[in-house]
Amino acid sequence: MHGDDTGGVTGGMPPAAPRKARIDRILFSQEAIARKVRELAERIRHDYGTAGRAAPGPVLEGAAGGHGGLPTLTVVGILKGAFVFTADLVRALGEQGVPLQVDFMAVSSYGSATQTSGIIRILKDLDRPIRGQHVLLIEDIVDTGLTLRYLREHLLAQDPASLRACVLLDKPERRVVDVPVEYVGFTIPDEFVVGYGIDYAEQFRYLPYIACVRLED
Ligand SMILES: O=P(O)(O)OC[C@H]1O[C@H](OP(=O)(O)OP(=O)(O)O)[C@H](O)[C@@H]1O
Ligand code: HPA
Ligand SMILES: [Mg+2]
Repeated sequence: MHGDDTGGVTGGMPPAAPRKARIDRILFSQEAIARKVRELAERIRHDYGTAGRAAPGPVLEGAAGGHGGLPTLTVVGILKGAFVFTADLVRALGEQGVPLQVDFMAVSSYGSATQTSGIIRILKDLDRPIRGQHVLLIEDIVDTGLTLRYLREHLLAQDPASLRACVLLDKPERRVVDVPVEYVGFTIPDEFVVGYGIDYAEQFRYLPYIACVRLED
């Protein structure tokens, strides 16, 4: 379960110091994550490779610069949480022969809390237009769904040829808005997780595994 800390993001109060946190238990090892990343890359390669021939799938007409029957994907990694996942997934896609280019957005809504502020701030937008491109959005986690819904709307408004989301972790018990997720790595219980790019109050992003944290009083 999530704690009730707000990390000082409510009202006009100055930010409170984050609570002390420690690793409780490992959910997914480095090896399990690596296997999942390869599996996701294979599924993505398969789906985009067959999409021109078999429905349903993204519409590939007008694919920007594709080769070998595959469209060029514009992979949009969402910073900061998805920086490690994006780095691993693009290399796995490259090994599968998927042509791609990479861009990033940075958004934030949690600050130092374990509850979303509900206000999604774009800290960095795309560097290049995505109109007419096949966009694959990469997220570390979908929790309430607010961030992913916001991002989907933001990207769809720019008229891409197709848009799909690939999310490493899905926490369905916490969802407050319905949002499509085409590729999910692991479904997880209602626990606050860290590691593999994911933080609590900017801590633990460097861990090679994914773990639950316990907040101390
Ligand atoms: O489904 P939601 O409830 O919206 O939560 C998911 C989002 O929250 C985290 O980002 P955060 O705002 O903590 O920023 P960060 O990626 O920089 O850590 C995470 O990386 C997702 O982007
Ligand atoms: O479980 C989580 N851990 C870290 N950041 C998050 N943002 C949404 N859910 C989480
Ligand atoms: Mg965070």
